[in-house]
Amino acid sequence: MSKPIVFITGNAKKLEEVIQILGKSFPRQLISKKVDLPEYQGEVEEICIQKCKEGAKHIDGPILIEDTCLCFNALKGMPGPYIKWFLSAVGPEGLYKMLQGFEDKSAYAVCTFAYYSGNPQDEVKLYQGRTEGEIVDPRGPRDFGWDPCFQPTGYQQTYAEMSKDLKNSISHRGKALDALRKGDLS
Ligand SMILES: O=c1nc[nH]c2c1ncn2[C@H]1C[C@H](O)[C@@H](COP(=O)(O)OP(=O)(O)OP(=O)(O)O)O1
Ligand SMILES: [Mg+2]
Repeated sequence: MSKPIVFITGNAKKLEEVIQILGKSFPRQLISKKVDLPEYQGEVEEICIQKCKEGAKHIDGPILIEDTCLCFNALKGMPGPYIKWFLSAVGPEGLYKMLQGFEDKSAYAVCTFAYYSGNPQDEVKLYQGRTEGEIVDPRGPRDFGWDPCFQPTGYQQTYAEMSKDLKNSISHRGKALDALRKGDLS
């Protein structure tokens, strides 16, 4: 029997979605630990590897972390991994207003999971998912981050207005977890 995987996050809404998405079909036991890991800078892959290695200091055994980026095409991919600070500074309205001077409102959400077995000879493994959309005047419940201002391409609803099942079936996080499910988590 393999050891449970510890998902380290300080974000309860993320954890809720991960549990909903992986559901009962996931063959490994997942437990969570609330730790606010540092917000690193750089490319998202590098950020996730650093975050995972830091997380590994808290846990003896397999661990999983995740980092989410929201990238505006008009801003050449910014705020990207720094979205947390922009969101906490100006909220979903402010994110929408940031693009007022640009015609291009397109954006994409990227979710990257990093898994580490806990064995020093193993590398950190990355699993990523991306969903395209646009930044809109916020609509819908305010309980999860920038969901009210992100409208996925092909839908008339923002992430916040969608049912959880619909969001999870098309989301950056849903796609990243599809990749993780197919991965080799040895
Ligand atoms: O599906 C999402 N829908 C809307 N908002 C979201 C989503 N997923 C993350 N978010 C927010 C949370 C944070 O403001 C930023 C990502 O930053 P990020 O460092 O990955 O998350 P976090 O610090 O809250 O939790 P963690 O302890 O796992 O790093 O975007
Ligand atoms: Mg974080």
